[in-house]
Amino acid sequence: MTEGIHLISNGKQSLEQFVSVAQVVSPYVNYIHIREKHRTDDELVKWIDELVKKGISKDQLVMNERVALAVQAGVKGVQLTDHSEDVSSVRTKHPNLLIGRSVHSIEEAQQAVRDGVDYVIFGHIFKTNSKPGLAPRGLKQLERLTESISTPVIAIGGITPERVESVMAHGASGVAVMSGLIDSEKPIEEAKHYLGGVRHGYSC
Ligand SMILES: Cc1nc(C(=O)O)sc1CCOP(=O)(O)O
Repeated sequence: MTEGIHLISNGKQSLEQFVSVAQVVSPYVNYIHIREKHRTDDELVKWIDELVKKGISKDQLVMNERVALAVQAGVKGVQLTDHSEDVSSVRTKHPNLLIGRSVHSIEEAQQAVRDGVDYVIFGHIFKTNSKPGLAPRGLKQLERLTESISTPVIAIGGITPERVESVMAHGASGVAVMSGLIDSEKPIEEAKHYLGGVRHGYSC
């Protein structure tokens, strides 16, 4: 089940800061992505250990790009990008690993599907501080993508709780969220708000 809410680390917090958010929102989110591109493998092993120590299951953890580390640590999945190993080679080597691919076009998503991906993350849908100066792809593009593949599409980029229902109405199977949860002063309330939107989206 790849649908639902994916929390993504922002690469700027300390381990302690991220753990404090991840710990409180973990009951409300489906996956927690460790997206810490500048950190060493040793640091990332420490991140996984600390999250697990705080009660987060490895089955909830997704490692960005570092496939060998993900497999060695025994986390649930990897999030691949156009800079990482490709989906087909990871799928061949690790048939049971959950594999997501970040995509920015329909063609890229269709290729990922042919390569055996479990889900794609598509963005950025709305304006976001994480992608300054880049035009958002919008809900129409999201809908075109969700109509062109049957693999789950998770929407990313500027997703606030208020936008979840419309994102789901355009065919998304879930949402990936960075600042909406990480920068929130009340992450538990915010996570519940996201969850309400996702659940309502499913029932529509
Ligand atoms: C990590 C990431 N990837 C994107 C993409 O479009 O591929 S947008 C993004 C950042 C999402 O942050 P926020 O939830 O704060 O808008």
